[in-house]
Amino acid sequence: MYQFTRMHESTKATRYRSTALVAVVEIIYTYGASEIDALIPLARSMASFTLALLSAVLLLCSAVQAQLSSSFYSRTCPSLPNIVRSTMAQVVNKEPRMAASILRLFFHDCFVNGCDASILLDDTATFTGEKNAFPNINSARGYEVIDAIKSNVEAACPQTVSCADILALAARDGVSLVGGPNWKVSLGRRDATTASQSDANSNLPGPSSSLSQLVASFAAKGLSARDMTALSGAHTIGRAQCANFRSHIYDDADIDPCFAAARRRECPSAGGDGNLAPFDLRTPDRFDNSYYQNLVAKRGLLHSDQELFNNGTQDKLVRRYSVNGKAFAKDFAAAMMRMGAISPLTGASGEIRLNCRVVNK
Ligand code: HEM
Ligand SMILES: [Ca+2]
Ligand SMILES: [Ca+2]
Repeated sequence: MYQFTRMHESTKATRYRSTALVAVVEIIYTYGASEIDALIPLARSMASFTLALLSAVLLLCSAVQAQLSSSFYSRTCPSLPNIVRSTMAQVVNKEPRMAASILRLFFHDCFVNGCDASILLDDTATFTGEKNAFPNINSARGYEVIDAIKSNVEAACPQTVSCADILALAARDGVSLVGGPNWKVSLGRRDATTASQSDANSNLPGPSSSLSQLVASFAAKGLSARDMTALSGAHTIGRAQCANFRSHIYDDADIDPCFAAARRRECPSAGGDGNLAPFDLRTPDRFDNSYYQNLVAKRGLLHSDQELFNNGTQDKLVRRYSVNGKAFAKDFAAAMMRMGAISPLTGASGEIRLNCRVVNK
């Protein structure tokens, strides 16, 4: 199909070219060589067309240059991957949940105006950032881990590596340190000088989302339903607060009654909003495919989790991931690379923040 379209188009192009040639010959024939002056405007417009074409090609080249690349810091900060990995290894060794918290920080960064470290900016008297938006307040955690990595990176390679890239690397390392897949992290993102609390409130999907709302919120970021289902497998690690799953365990029908009863014991119908439950009871700190096995058993913790397996379009994929950990790992890694490429700032846009919490002076 692709081949056919290309051939068809090139035939069309040849036809257009020969038609133009015939037109020029016809003009000379009809008006004579003395009227060749009439051709000058045509020649001029052809020249300016060629110029425009050339500059378009140049523009395209510079856009390609501004693309992310896994070797972006290989000369300017060769120790970067080791610094991030060793700091994450220490942190996760002490507190395995931190792998989950950093992964979520990266998701909450990328979904709000791209992977630009906007989520890391602190509020000030004159600036409202994303940390106090509903999905993040009293919930997003791990900021001090990014600070620690950043200060280690600054010591080795001053003013070189963006906070956005550090977050992308740390999220990957966290996942792989707790048994998840590994992937190549593309680098070269720069840090935002702004943040948007209202975009954080509107762009991040909430725990009571329906399947169609989940699909739509990922589609708005250029990600497919399949990406959405694979990325949700991140809920194979980490914890959620009672307030976020209360209505699911008390009000929903698509839930295993034993699971609901057990969850209710730690999440009363009133009070205890901040009580934590692991997303995955079986392997709470291991990045495996048991999230999908839970969904098939109607043991999703959030309403939005169970939406992926509730007689809808994602049932088949959930079943596949539940029996095929390799397929999940592969799709998760690929989807993480796509999520990590959401509207990065590159080239001369943004800055390399010196402190991830504040815009440079
Ligand atoms: C599909 C839509 C999603 C919804 C509705 C959602 C919602 C939530 C909620 C409500 C929590 C619990 C927060 C709390 O109680 O403090 C949570 C935690 C978490 N989310 Fe998601 N999430 C989604 C997708 C994702 C994606 C795409 C990722 C990463 C790729 C992710 C990674 C995590 C992790 C790792 C945690 C646990 C964090 C921790 O323990 O600190 N989530 N999510
Ligand atoms: Ca962002
Ligand atoms: Ca697990």
